Amino acid sequence: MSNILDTLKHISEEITNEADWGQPAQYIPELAEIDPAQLAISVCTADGKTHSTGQSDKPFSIQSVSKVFSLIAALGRTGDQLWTRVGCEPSGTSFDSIVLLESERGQPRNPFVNAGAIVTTDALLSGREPKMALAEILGLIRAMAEDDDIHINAEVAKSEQRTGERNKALAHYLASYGNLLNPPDLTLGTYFHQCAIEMTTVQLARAGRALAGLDGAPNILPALRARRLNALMMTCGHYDGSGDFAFKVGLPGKSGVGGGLLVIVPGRVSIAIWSPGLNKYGNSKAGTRAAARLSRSMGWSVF
Ligand SMILES: NC(=O)CC[C@H](N)C(=O)O
Repeated sequence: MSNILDTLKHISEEITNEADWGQPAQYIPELAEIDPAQLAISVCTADGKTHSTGQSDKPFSIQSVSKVFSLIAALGRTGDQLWTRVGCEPSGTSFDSIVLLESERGQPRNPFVNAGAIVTTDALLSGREPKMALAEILGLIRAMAEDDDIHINAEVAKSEQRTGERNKALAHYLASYGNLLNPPDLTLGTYFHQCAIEMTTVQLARAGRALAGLDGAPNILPALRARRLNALMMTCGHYDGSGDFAFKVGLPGKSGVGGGLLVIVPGRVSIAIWSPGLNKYGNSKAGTRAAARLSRSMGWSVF
């Protein structure tokens, strides 16, 4: 097996030379102006070490990567009952699509498209103040990363609250089918704040250790739950780009429009990558290439 740090440096150099970064998310004003020419990678290994390249201590907006953590928290609260409100099938549609919701009578295909994540956050909220649910998600992430220095960027949340008409439409449409238990604005406010959590790649890779089932990871996720989450990340974690990611990378992963990626090699390593330019699916463009090269060079795949 090649040396991890040398491989990370080599991939980072190649990607930087290619300078094919894509554009940051344009629909969230706070993210639109970020310089796309950035790449950070962190890998946590089973021996408790973390290897990194690039600006691995720079916090970035985790956006939809937060959906993994809100799902863990919601399942902890409601158990398998959540699956009566949201499915576990890939959607084949973009992350913010509304088309399937009508024919499927308000039941989102999976918890990683926006409609499914809004239902998941609604289940976690369950009549409480949004700040209680947010404290629960943040507390879970901090415990999984074993790092309390993880926070919500209120400006990013406000920026989405101002401009997130599509998500507002999704929430109200879900409510029309009786699949939101709280007022849409409360659920959405919670959802926008959870998406605005910022983490470094070191913190995100550490938070992924329990999903990878690494020795020494905090004992937070039962093995069966981790296995199911990995299955969902593999089949749905990149929306309509999930097949492409599985084909090229061969690993469970979750992306966010902030350019973050969490990639799990079950039993072996947890990987976090950040590069803010996006591909046509809204997933990190350079980050996806980095994940593909890393899994290939290291022989990491679940197949
Ligand atoms: N794909 C994403 O990261 C989407 C998250 C973003 N907050 C949204 O709801 O649109």
